[in-house]
Amino acid sequence: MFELRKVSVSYGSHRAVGDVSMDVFQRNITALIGPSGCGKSTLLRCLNRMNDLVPSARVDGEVIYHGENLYGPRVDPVQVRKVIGMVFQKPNPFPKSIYDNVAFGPRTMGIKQNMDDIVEEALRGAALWDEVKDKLTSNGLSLSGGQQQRLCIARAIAVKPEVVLMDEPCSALDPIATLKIEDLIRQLKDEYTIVIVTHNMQQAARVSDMTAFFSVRTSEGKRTGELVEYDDTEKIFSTPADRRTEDYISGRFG
Ligand SMILES: Nc1ncnc2c1ncn2[C@@H]1O[C@H](COP(=O)(O)OP(=O)(O)OP(=O)(O)O)[C@@H](O)[C@H]1O
Repeated sequence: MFELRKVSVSYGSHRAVGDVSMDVFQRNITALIGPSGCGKSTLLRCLNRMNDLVPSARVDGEVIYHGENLYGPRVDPVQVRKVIGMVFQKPNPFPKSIYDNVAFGPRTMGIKQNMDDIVEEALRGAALWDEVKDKLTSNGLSLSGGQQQRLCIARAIAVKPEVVLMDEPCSALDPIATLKIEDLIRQLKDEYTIVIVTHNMQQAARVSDMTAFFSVRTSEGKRTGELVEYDDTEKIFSTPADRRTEDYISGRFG
Protein backbone atom coordinates (compact mmCIF):
# COMPACT_ATOMS: atom_id res chain seq x y z
CA MET A 1 0.00 0.00 0.00
CA PHE A 2 2.81 2.34 0.95
CA GLU A 3 6.45 2.22 -0.07
CA LEU A 4 8.62 4.48 2.03
CA ARG A 5 11.93 5.25 0.38
CA LYS A 6 14.56 6.96 2.53
CA VAL A 7 11.98 9.08 4.30
CA SER A 8 13.35 11.68 6.72
CA VAL A 9 11.41 14.32 8.60
CA SER A 10 12.96 17.45 10.07
CA TYR A 11 11.51 20.17 12.24
CA GLY A 12 13.57 23.22 11.32
CA SER A 13 17.19 22.06 11.52
CA HIS A 14 16.38 19.08 13.77
CA ARG A 15 16.12 15.79 11.89
CA ALA A 16 13.52 13.93 13.97
CA VAL A 17 13.60 10.69 12.02
CA GLY A 18 15.98 9.66 9.24
CA ASP A 19 16.19 7.40 6.20
CA VAL A 20 13.24 5.15 6.79
CA SER A 21 12.60 2.61 4.05
CA MET A 22 9.77 0.14 4.53
CA ASP A 23 6.65 -1.19 2.81
CA VAL A 24 3.23 -1.16 4.42
CA PHE A 25 0.99 -3.98 3.26
CA GLN A 26 -2.66 -3.77 2.32
CA ARG A 27 -5.28 -5.04 4.82
CA ASN A 28 -2.57 -5.54 7.37
CA ILE A 29 -2.12 -4.00 10.76
CA THR A 30 1.32 -2.44 11.01
CA ALA A 31 2.56 -1.34 14.44
CA LEU A 32 5.22 1.33 14.95
CA ILE A 33 6.93 0.87 18.31
CA GLY A 34 9.96 2.28 20.08
CA PRO A 35 11.04 4.58 22.92
CA SER A 36 9.66 8.06 23.40
CA GLY A 37 10.94 10.58 20.88
CA CYS A 38 12.08 8.07 18.24
CA GLY A 39 9.75 9.65 15.69
CA LYS A 40 6.87 7.16 15.52
CA SER A 41 4.14 9.82 15.45
CA THR A 42 6.18 11.99 13.11
CA LEU A 43 6.51 9.13 10.65
CA LEU A 44 2.84 8.20 10.98
CA ARG A 45 1.83 11.76 10.16
CA CYS A 46 3.89 11.57 6.95
CA LEU A 47 1.56 8.91 5.64
CA ASN A 48 -1.33 11.32 5.16
CA ARG A 49 0.56 14.58 4.89
CA MET A 50 -0.51 15.68 8.34
CA ASN A 51 2.99 17.11 8.88
CA ASP A 52 2.12 19.73 6.25
CA LEU A 53 0.15 21.42 9.02
CA VAL A 54 3.34 21.96 11.05
CA PRO A 55 5.09 24.94 9.43
CA SER A 56 8.62 23.88 10.45
CA ALA A 57 8.24 20.27 9.23
CA ARG A 58 10.00 19.09 6.08
CA VAL A 59 9.73 15.65 4.54
CA ASP A 60 12.53 14.26 2.36
CA GLY A 61 12.51 10.99 0.45
CA GLU A 62 9.46 9.39 -1.07
CA VAL A 63 6.19 8.13 0.35
CA ILE A 64 4.72 6.13 -2.48
CA TYR A 65 1.06 5.24 -2.24
CA HIS A 66 -0.47 3.06 -4.93
CA GLY A 67 2.57 3.82 -7.04
CA GLU A 68 2.36 7.62 -6.70
CA ASN A 69 4.53 9.88 -4.54
CA LEU A 70 2.19 11.44 -1.96
CA TYR A 71 4.45 14.50 -1.95
CA GLY A 72 4.35 14.93 -5.73
CA PRO A 73 3.39 18.35 -7.13
CA ARG A 74 -0.04 17.30 -8.38
CA VAL A 75 -1.21 15.69 -5.15
CA ASP A 76 -3.87 17.51 -3.10
CA PRO A 77 -3.19 16.94 0.63
CA VAL A 78 -6.86 17.41 1.50
CA GLN A 79 -7.74 14.60 -0.88
CA VAL A 80 -4.98 12.47 0.65
CA ARG A 81 -6.47 12.89 4.13
CA LYS A 82 -9.89 11.75 2.87
CA VAL A 83 -8.48 8.47 1.64
CA ILE A 84 -6.04 8.06 4.53
CA GLY A 85 -7.89 8.88 7.75
CA MET A 86 -6.51 9.38 11.23
CA VAL A 87 -7.53 8.66 14.80
CA PHE A 88 -5.70 10.52 17.56
CA GLN A 89 -4.43 9.72 21.02
CA LYS A 90 -7.12 11.63 22.88
CA PRO A 91 -10.69 11.05 21.73
CA ASN A 92 -11.75 14.31 20.09
CA PRO A 93 -15.42 14.19 19.08
CA PHE A 94 -16.93 17.45 17.86
CA PRO A 95 -19.29 19.09 20.38
CA LYS A 96 -22.20 17.91 18.27
CA SER A 97 -24.66 15.03 18.31
CA ILE A 98 -23.40 11.48 17.82
CA TYR A 99 -25.21 11.45 14.47
CA ASP A 100 -23.67 14.72 13.31
CA ASN A 101 -20.19 13.61 14.33
CA VAL A 102 -20.42 10.65 11.98
CA ALA A 103 -22.29 12.50 9.22
CA PHE A 104 -19.83 15.40 9.22
CA GLY A 105 -17.28 13.89 6.81
CA PRO A 106 -19.77 12.47 4.29
CA ARG A 107 -21.71 15.78 4.31
CA THR A 108 -18.53 17.77 3.72
CA MET A 109 -17.71 15.50 0.81
CA GLY A 110 -21.18 16.06 -0.64
CA ILE A 111 -22.09 12.39 -0.48
CA LYS A 112 -25.71 12.06 -1.58
CA GLN A 113 -26.47 8.54 -0.34
CA ASN A 114 -29.01 8.14 2.50
CA MET A 115 -27.23 9.66 5.51
CA ASP A 116 -29.06 7.48 8.06
CA ASP A 117 -27.64 4.40 6.36
CA ILE A 118 -24.13 5.84 6.26
CA VAL A 119 -24.24 6.75 9.96
CA GLU A 120 -25.58 3.33 10.96
CA GLU A 121 -23.02 1.48 8.87
CA ALA A 122 -20.11 3.51 10.30
CA LEU A 123 -21.34 3.10 13.89
CA ARG A 124 -21.78 -0.64 13.36
CA GLY A 125 -18.32 -0.78 11.80
CA ALA A 126 -16.93 0.90 14.90
CA ALA A 127 -18.77 -1.53 17.22
CA LEU A 128 -20.75 1.32 18.78
CA TRP A 129 -24.19 1.06 17.18
CA ASP A 130 -25.88 -1.06 19.86
CA GLU A 131 -24.75 1.32 22.59
CA VAL A 132 -25.91 4.53 20.90
CA LYS A 133 -28.73 3.65 18.50
CA ASP A 134 -31.37 5.05 20.88
CA LYS A 135 -29.53 8.30 21.56
CA LEU A 136 -28.13 9.45 18.26
CA THR A 137 -29.09 13.05 19.07
CA SER A 138 -27.08 13.09 22.32
CA ASN A 139 -23.86 15.04 22.36
CA GLY A 140 -20.80 12.97 21.39
CA LEU A 141 -19.01 14.40 24.42
CA SER A 142 -21.57 12.74 26.75
CA LEU A 143 -20.13 9.30 25.92
CA SER A 144 -17.44 7.50 27.94
CA GLY A 145 -13.81 7.82 26.82
CA GLY A 146 -13.82 4.42 25.12
CA GLN A 147 -17.13 5.15 23.39
CA GLN A 148 -15.81 8.55 22.29
CA GLN A 149 -12.78 6.87 20.72
CA ARG A 150 -15.04 4.40 18.89
CA LEU A 151 -17.12 7.40 17.76
CA CYS A 152 -13.93 8.94 16.36
CA ILE A 153 -13.22 5.68 14.56
CA ALA A 154 -16.80 5.72 13.18
CA ARG A 155 -16.20 9.30 12.03
CA ALA A 156 -12.98 8.24 10.31
CA ILE A 157 -14.52 5.26 8.49
CA ALA A 158 -17.75 7.07 7.51
CA VAL A 159 -15.97 8.55 4.51
CA LYS A 160 -14.78 5.09 3.45
CA PRO A 161 -11.04 5.64 3.57
CA GLU A 162 -8.61 2.97 2.44
CA VAL A 163 -6.23 3.45 5.34
CA VAL A 164 -6.77 4.37 8.97
CA LEU A 165 -3.76 5.75 10.87
CA MET A 166 -3.98 5.49 14.65
CA ASP A 167 -1.71 7.44 16.96
CA GLU A 168 -1.76 5.69 20.34
CA PRO A 169 -5.55 5.32 20.18
CA CYS A 170 -5.82 3.60 23.57
CA SER A 171 -3.43 5.61 25.69
CA ALA A 172 -6.20 7.67 27.29
CA LEU A 173 -8.43 4.64 27.94
CA ASP A 174 -8.89 2.13 30.75
CA PRO A 175 -7.95 -1.55 30.19
CA ILE A 176 -11.49 -2.70 29.32
CA ALA A 177 -12.07 0.09 26.81
CA THR A 178 -8.60 -0.67 25.42
CA LEU A 179 -9.44 -4.32 24.80
CA LYS A 180 -12.64 -3.27 23.03
CA ILE A 181 -10.71 -0.97 20.72
CA GLU A 182 -8.16 -3.73 20.08
CA ASP A 183 -11.00 -6.12 19.08
CA LEU A 184 -12.35 -3.41 16.83
CA ILE A 185 -8.97 -2.80 15.20
CA ARG A 186 -8.70 -6.50 14.38
CA GLN A 187 -12.19 -6.43 12.81
CA LEU A 188 -11.40 -3.32 10.77
CA LYS A 189 -8.52 -5.15 9.13
CA ASP A 190 -10.97 -6.96 6.84
CA GLU A 191 -11.71 -3.69 5.11
CA TYR A 192 -8.94 -1.26 5.91
CA THR A 193 -5.19 -1.02 6.06
CA ILE A 194 -4.20 0.10 9.55
CA VAL A 195 -1.01 1.65 10.84
CA ILE A 196 -0.88 2.10 14.59
CA VAL A 197 1.61 3.83 16.86
CA THR A 198 1.67 2.32 20.30
CA HIS A 199 3.73 2.57 23.46
CA ASN A 200 2.27 -0.68 24.59
CA MET A 201 4.29 -3.64 23.37
CA GLN A 202 1.68 -6.17 24.42
CA GLN A 203 -0.79 -4.25 22.33
CA ALA A 204 1.49 -4.36 19.29
CA ALA A 205 1.95 -8.10 19.83
CA ARG A 206 -1.80 -8.64 20.25
CA VAL A 207 -3.10 -6.69 17.30
CA SER A 208 -0.50 -6.26 14.58
CA ASP A 209 0.69 -8.41 11.70
CA MET A 210 3.91 -6.46 11.10
CA THR A 211 5.96 -4.46 13.59
CA ALA A 212 8.52 -1.76 12.95
CA PHE A 213 10.88 -1.03 15.83
CA PHE A 214 12.45 2.44 15.95
CA SER A 215 15.27 3.66 18.13
CA VAL A 216 17.11 6.92 18.72
CA ARG A 217 20.65 7.53 17.54
CA THR A 218 22.53 10.34 19.26
CA SER A 219 25.30 12.04 17.37
CA GLU A 220 26.98 15.29 18.41
CA GLY A 221 24.17 15.82 20.91
CA LYS A 222 21.48 15.48 18.26
CA ARG A 223 18.85 12.79 18.57
CA THR A 224 17.46 11.22 15.41
CA GLY A 225 14.99 8.37 15.19
CA GLU A 226 15.83 5.43 12.96
CA LEU A 227 14.16 2.24 11.87
CA VAL A 228 16.05 -0.64 13.47
CA GLU A 229 14.03 -3.64 12.40
CA TYR A 230 10.82 -4.38 10.53
CA ASP A 231 9.35 -7.84 10.26
CA ASP A 232 6.40 -10.09 11.08
CA THR A 233 5.17 -9.25 14.57
CA GLU A 234 5.67 -12.84 15.65
CA LYS A 235 9.31 -12.73 14.59
CA ILE A 236 9.98 -9.35 16.22
CA PHE A 237 8.60 -10.58 19.53
CA SER A 238 10.16 -14.05 19.47
CA THR A 239 13.46 -13.93 17.61
CA PRO A 240 14.37 -10.34 16.73
CA ALA A 241 17.44 -9.97 14.55
CA ASP A 242 18.84 -6.86 16.25
CA ARG A 243 20.10 -6.66 19.81
CA ARG A 244 18.45 -3.26 20.30
CA THR A 245 15.04 -4.72 19.46
CA GLU A 246 15.61 -7.58 21.87
CA ASP A 247 16.64 -5.21 24.65
CA TYR A 248 13.57 -3.07 24.10
CA ILE A 249 10.99 -5.83 23.91
CA SER A 250 12.46 -7.61 26.92
CA GLY A 251 12.23 -4.38 28.90
CA ARG A 252 15.96 -3.84 29.29
CA PHE A 253 15.71 -0.49 27.59
CA GLY A 254 13.16 2.22 26.85
N1 LIG B 1 5.53 19.82 16.00
C1 LIG B 1 6.82 19.61 16.33
N2 LIG B 1 7.71 20.61 16.28
C2 LIG B 1 9.03 20.42 16.59
N3 LIG B 1 9.54 19.23 16.98
C3 LIG B 1 8.68 18.18 17.04
C4 LIG B 1 7.29 18.31 16.72
N4 LIG B 1 6.71 17.09 16.87
C5 LIG B 1 7.69 16.24 17.27
N5 LIG B 1 8.88 16.89 17.36
C6 LIG B 1 10.17 16.30 17.76
O1 LIG B 1 10.44 15.19 16.91
C7 LIG B 1 10.99 14.11 17.66
C8 LIG B 1 10.12 12.88 17.47
O2 LIG B 1 8.85 13.12 18.09
P1 LIG B 1 7.63 12.15 17.91
O3 LIG B 1 6.48 12.70 18.71
O4 LIG B 1 7.39 11.86 16.49
O5 LIG B 1 8.18 10.81 18.62
P2 LIG B 1 7.42 9.59 19.20
O6 LIG B 1 8.31 8.42 18.99
O7 LIG B 1 6.05 9.50 18.64
O8 LIG B 1 7.38 9.94 20.73
P3 LIG B 1 6.29 9.61 21.86
O9 LIG B 1 6.27 8.12 21.94
O10 LIG B 1 6.85 10.26 23.08
O11 LIG B 1 4.99 10.20 21.41
C9 LIG B 1 11.10 14.60 19.10
O12 LIG B 1 12.40 15.05 19.29
C10 LIG B 1 10.10 15.73 19.16
O13 LIG B 1 10.50 16.70 20.11
